[in-house]
Amino acid sequence: MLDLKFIREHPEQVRRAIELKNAPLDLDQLLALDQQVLALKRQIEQLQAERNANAKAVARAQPEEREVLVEKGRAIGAELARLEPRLRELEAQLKNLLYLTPTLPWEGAPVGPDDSFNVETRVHGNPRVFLFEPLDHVALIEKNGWGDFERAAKVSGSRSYILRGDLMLYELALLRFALDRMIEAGFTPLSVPSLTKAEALYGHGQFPTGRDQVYEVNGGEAYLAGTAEVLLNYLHAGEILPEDELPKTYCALSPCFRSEAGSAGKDVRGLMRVHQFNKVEQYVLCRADLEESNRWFETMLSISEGILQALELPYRVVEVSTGDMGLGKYRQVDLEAWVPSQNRYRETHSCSALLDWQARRAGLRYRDARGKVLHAYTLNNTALATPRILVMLLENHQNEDGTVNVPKAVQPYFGKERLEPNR
Ligand SMILES: Nc1ncnc2c1ncn2[C@@H]1O[C@H](COS(=O)(=O)NC(=O)[C@@H](N)CO)[C@@H](O)[C@H]1O
Repeated sequence: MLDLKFIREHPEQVRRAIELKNAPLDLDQLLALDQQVLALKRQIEQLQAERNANAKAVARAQPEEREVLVEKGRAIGAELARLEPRLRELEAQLKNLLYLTPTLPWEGAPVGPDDSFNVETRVHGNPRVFLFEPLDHVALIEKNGWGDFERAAKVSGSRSYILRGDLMLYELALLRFALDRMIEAGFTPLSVPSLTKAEALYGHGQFPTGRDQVYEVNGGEAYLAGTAEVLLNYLHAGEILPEDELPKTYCALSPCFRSEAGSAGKDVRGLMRVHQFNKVEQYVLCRADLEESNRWFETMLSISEGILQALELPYRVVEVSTGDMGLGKYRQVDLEAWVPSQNRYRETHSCSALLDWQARRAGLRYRDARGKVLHAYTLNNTALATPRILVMLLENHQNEDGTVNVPKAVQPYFGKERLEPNR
């Protein structure tokens, strides 16, 4: 969310951001509400001053005038008792509108309402030319006994999966490989819960607009996070960090849960889009400095590109449009790896910089060298998400006999050069 002071002073910039991101926000309503809150605050402060002055007058009063002053004090108290709940109600309404204020995207973001305006900026590697008819990932899994979609549906419902034998071990090998890449880059590895709180989801930005994507537990007692980013982003909520403790650089492996509401009919077969998946997440909390944020953005993106290169997958880099990146993003770049059976690239990584949009929501602050307290900047990116990446790995690295080669970088983690059929 944006700084109210900034909104008051630069309404035209906020209006531009609302337009670029198609934000569900009426800025005039927010500004009017802000004025109402300010006026009511002044009125309450005025009454509190009168009540204090009146209390002093009562203490000094002659007996015959006391009663009148006491009555006056009671009347002021009654008026305050009426106005203070009203102020809290208006402030809650204002906060709900502030949650919808969008970050102004960087000037290089393609302007457009959806992902059809995303722009391919770089391509790495070339799609393989097969000398035999390749199988898609579901056929490879069924041919080799590497999983069981039917029984997964029986035990878990739609958009679920069971991996068996070599493929199950391959998923674990890939996640550890990705974690090691993050640790080599200096990120602190954490395991974090997936069970989270509404405050963390508001702090992240998933609430209020993306609430329908989140599974609720026990009527809202807890929620299942769609990404470790939600937990990592709330770790330091409410704290004031010393500047010399920044940047915080975390990587976390966690199960991720998504209802995929609105994705009916999309990727319904196999491993591409499931309700529960695993992800190694990259997260940075740094000083409120655009240069530093941009450097972290490039660093996090290059780590993910390094991972895709180590997995020997053809991929492309995509600059995400203003309408597709979401309310909080300053900049978002996705990596998309080649899927032979679909003859197109599909998203595997998503790298985002949000300036202080999340920090203002979650109360992420630090004290700088001069003692000034500032909201931090946050960034996040995918290091590796399974099982989606298995779609690309199985299909791109398959042999004619249905076995699948393991990229050299992962062989030490998997222990073999190839995935073999499950006996
Ligand atoms: N329903 C899903 N099933 C399988 N994989 C998914 C699903 N949703 C997302 N992913 C994977 O998780 C990656 C990151 O998801 S994201 O929503 O784009 N971005 C985030 O979650 C950020 N925290 C960066 O990781 C995606 O690029 C994709 O590879």
